[in-house]
Amino acid sequence: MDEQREMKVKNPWHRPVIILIIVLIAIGIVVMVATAIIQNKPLHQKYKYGIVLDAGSSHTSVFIYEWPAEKENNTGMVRQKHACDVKGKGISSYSGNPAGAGSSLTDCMAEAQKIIPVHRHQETPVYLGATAGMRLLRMEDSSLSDQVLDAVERSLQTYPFDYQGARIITGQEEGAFGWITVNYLSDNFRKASGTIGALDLGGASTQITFVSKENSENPENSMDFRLYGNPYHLYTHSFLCYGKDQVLKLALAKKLQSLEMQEDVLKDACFHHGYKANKTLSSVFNTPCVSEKLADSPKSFIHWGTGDGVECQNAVRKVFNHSCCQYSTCSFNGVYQPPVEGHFGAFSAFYFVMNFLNLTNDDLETAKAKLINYCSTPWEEIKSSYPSVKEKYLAEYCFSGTYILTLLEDGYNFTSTTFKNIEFIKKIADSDAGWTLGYMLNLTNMIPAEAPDTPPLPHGGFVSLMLVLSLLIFSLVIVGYKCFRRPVVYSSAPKDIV
Ligand SMILES: O=c1[nH]cnc2c1ncn2[C@@H]1O[C@H](COP(=O)(O)OP(=O)(O)O)[C@@H](O)[C@H]1O
Ligand SMILES: [Ca+2]
Repeated sequence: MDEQREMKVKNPWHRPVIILIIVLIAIGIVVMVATAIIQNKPLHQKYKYGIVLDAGSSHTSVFIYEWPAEKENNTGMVRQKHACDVKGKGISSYSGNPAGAGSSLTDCMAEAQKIIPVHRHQETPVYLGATAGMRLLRMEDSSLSDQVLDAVERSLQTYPFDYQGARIITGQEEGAFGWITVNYLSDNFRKASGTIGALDLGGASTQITFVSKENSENPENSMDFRLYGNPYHLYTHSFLCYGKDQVLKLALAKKLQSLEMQEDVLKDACFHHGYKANKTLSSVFNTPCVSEKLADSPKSFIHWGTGDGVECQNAVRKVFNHSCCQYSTCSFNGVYQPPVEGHFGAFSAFYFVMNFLNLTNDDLETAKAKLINYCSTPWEEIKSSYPSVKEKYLAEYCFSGTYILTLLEDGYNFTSTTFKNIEFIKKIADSDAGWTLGYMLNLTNMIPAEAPDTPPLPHGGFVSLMLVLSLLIFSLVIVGYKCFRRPVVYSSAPKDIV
């Protein structure tokens, strides 16, 4: 035993060498993870911009959109950076002074110049789309509508942006691009959950658009899109003259033509009791939406509110013609419409009115009952309850609310059950719901027909995987080192054997 001297022999690897190797491995791992993170980190965002002017019948709004420069084709990347309301009325009201339509845009366009970085000005596209107000002006006098468009074009060309044109968009485009906007903002094109329909109410027209399983019975109401690899078969219709301002004229004209007018006083159940205003006949008949003019009538009349919600509903129903339908199903005025399907987003004046009346969360029956109650509130009480609300809007909310509920139920055939599928919305993720975003996405080719190739792992997943793997390798190295380092006991061989 004494000869067999136990001797601890150090691990054949020299200790400092092992430490050096471990340090190098650790440095390697850190460098690997850091490189992966830096390489995959979104670059310092550079934004691009686009401007769309919504030249509506009642007013013009200028929308500025922005998106990360390197992610143009990714869905959900474009957002509204700014919206500016042009002072004054819509461009169609400048038919007597077309130049005024051009100069009305200056304040908002100056704002756009300040908001968009100067080095992006030249490449920023500007589009102007005019809707139903200009469609009506074109019907009345196309040279006047051309003059107004020329004037806004001259004005927009004076800015350092990339002017792309001013035109009257079709009702189909207005409906379809509104549908694209709400579904793009809700990120529905990537989800399996499907899309939502779009309901847009303006002053001079209203649009309904939704994906329908039915085979379209009228090609004018159908639009097909392929977006992010999926086909969409849309039903869409725009009712010219069925925006809330034109429908009010239509309803007043019907009353004026009937026997309800006595001694220049027009009693109107859709206006509050105590409401009394002197109006000219031309303010009602100055539109191509009202076909039959009044003969032998006074130049003005007293518009006298009686505030009866039920009677108002009956009067509003008369603006829908249900007698002629040459298809299997119609909405109204002989227009083909398959049954409504799925959820809907209702925006623009649908939202303004329903939100003011506090009806956005009610079922159809409750909304109707609350509206009847609202309509019966005396005008003086209404005025004192809402001193800051524009008097024109305030006077018309009873009519507008009644029109909206009647349009949805009697016009589009929503039932108490399907009415629950309508959400009244102003914005989605900070961007306004409306046709403008969809219009720009389409014209800048930012909605690809096929889904863009995406890396198999998202950025976060990739970095996490790298970290986990690195930690695993590191632990294995430590474990391995510990195993090697365990002292090995050698017995010194007896000398005689050697
Ligand atoms: O705060 C509000 N309360 C009620 N109605 C509003 C409010 N803001 C805008 N509106 C209405 O929304 C409608 C917008 O229509 P727009 O001018 O877009 O016409 P269009 O789409 O038929 O061309 C107009 O009837 C306007 O009076
Ligand atoms: Ca509009």
